[in-house]
Amino acid sequence: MQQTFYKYQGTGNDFVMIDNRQQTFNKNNTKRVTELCDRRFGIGADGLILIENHADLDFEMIYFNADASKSFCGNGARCAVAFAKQLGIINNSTTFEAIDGVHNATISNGIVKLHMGDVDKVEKYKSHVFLNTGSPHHVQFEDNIDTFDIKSIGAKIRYGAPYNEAGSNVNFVKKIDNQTFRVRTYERGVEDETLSCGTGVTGVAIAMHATKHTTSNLVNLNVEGGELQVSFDAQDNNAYSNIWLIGPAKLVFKGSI
Ligand SMILES: N[C@@H](CCC[C@H](N)C(=O)O)C(=O)O
Repeated sequence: MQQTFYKYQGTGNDFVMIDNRQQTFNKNNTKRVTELCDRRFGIGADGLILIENHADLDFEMIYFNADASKSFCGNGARCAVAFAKQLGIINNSTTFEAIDGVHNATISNGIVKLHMGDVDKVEKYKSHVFLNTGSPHHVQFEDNIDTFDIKSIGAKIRYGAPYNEAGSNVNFVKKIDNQTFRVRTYERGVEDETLSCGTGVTGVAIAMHATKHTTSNLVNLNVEGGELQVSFDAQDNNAYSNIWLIGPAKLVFKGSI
């Protein structure tokens, strides 16, 4: 049977999107997920997203990495909001469910503002910070960020102790000014650098604030695929709430396979 799909991107993090409200896609078929995400033999994407009906909320987002593993995806969620608007499921604001819980979002002129889950723990080490923003993130400074071999060093950290097989996403950061950071991310589940990672830049913004590299609670993040913003409220106990990820989400093309 032919499957209609849409290709979306959020600052270059790209996704195959499927309207699965009629259950036309078998979500247990992980082989199909990896085939569709394959850049040579399939459509090609960093991940695949299903939009499904939800009993109480506007929709449910089901996210798979390109290797069919599951986690929360910030850029994918922003694209899911744009896709739900295109499908006529929502207007300019929404409440939906994802693997990490319920999210609110607004969309205006192609810019999606997504409410992220609270971060209640920021682990600070000598060389890096670790935190979970819906997905696990290792954050470390890298001065030679433009020439650095993100894929091989990222993979070593992702597969090494203490993360091991379960892994972590790995973000390399260079400070531009008090409110602006350049970020490159190695993504678990894609097992390569992606052009942007929404949960990653959220983690970077909070890590930079927690380690006093920024005093601002609105941070600009320059990634390979464009620009994102993260705002948040810092609590007294190193916890963060009212976290918003802001940036563009665009339809690239529609097809059937
Ligand atoms: N690209 C995503 C993160 C997707 C999940 C991640 N690869 C993981 O497995 O933890 C984003 O925009 O947040």
